[in-house]
Amino acid sequence: MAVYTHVPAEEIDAFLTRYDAGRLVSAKGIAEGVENSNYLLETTGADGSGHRYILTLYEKRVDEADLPFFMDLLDHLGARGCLVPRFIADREGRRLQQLSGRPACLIEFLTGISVTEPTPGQARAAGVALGELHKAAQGFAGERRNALDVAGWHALAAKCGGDFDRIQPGLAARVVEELAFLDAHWPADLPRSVIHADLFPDNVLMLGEEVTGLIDFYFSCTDIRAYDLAVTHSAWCFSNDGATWYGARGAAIGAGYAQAHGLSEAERAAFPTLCRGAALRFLLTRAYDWINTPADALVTRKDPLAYLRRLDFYASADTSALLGQ
Ligand SMILES: Nc1ncnc2c1ncn2[C@@H]1O[C@H](COP(=O)(O)OP(=O)(O)O)[C@@H](O)[C@H]1O
Ligand SMILES: N[C@@H](CCOP(=O)(O)O)C(=O)O
Repeated sequence: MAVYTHVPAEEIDAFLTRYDAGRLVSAKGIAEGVENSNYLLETTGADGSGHRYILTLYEKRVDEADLPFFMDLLDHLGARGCLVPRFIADREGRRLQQLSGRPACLIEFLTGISVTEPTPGQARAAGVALGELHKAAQGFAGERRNALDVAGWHALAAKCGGDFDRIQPGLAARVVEELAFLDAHWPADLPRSVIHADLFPDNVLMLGEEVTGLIDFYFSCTDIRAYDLAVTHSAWCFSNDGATWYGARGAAIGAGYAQAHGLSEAERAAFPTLCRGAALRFLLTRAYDWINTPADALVTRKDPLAYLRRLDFYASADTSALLGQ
């Protein structure tokens, strides 16, 4: 469960008076997510016909100074037809507020559900949506360094240090070995752009095989564009525990992305390495959280070993196995 900051309903109701959003009807903490506190709000709506919003209080890894980047990016993408939520401005034009001592925003609610066992058709739709996002991101002037790039992985691995082996004996050595491989092979000259960097199934809202929303841009940054496809691939093409690989989903994501955006020969050639990087990145953040979150905390810790299994798979796969043809 991810509600780190509990906000009394009266406080949310008072907060809403800054907006043309009506009065609070109900506020429910959202269990999904691990980074921020999210509430689903129902209000009477400005015209009395009822409205839903997401209220997000920023915790943990989101730096308040980065919020204008995320807001401008979503404005840019939304204006180009991407189904992304808008940050709502209050009557004085402010989108960033303080609530219960945290930075907070009122955000447009998008319909749809997150799939847990994607069909190839849903995986293809996710690939198309990612390709369209990358096309729409062209011309976006904002830039944000990826704190979780190769240098960031080294820093995170150093913080976990000997604790890796408490998760699984031998994990520390495996991480060192993988970092050395990625240092030596990480591509230097592939096209870069703004990327989502966390397009897991829980960040894609769908109705059937249609994408209705892309959410959770709080890791978005400037990095290798095809790395975003690798992150998406690692999240969509395996069983949750990483033990089973679904080739049809991989081929579908690759085909959808190639149709919507295109993938060059150089990007294809580097794809297995990019996937190894993606797998290590999530292994490291999950391992860090595993080590530093008490086992009885309200938030559900995500299993780092599910990404070690993906890493092992990617270390012995080639592009045609990963993306089909
Ligand atoms: N704009 C939105 N529209 C509808 N649901 C949303 C929206 N934003 C977040 N949610 C819901 O809240 C959950 C957690 O949001 P998310 O941004 O992934 O949180 P976190 O940043 O903590 O990981 C999502 O899985 C989704 O159910
Ligand atoms: N997708 C990451 C964790 C970030 O979670 P999100 O709730 O912000 O999508 C993982 O699965 O490790």
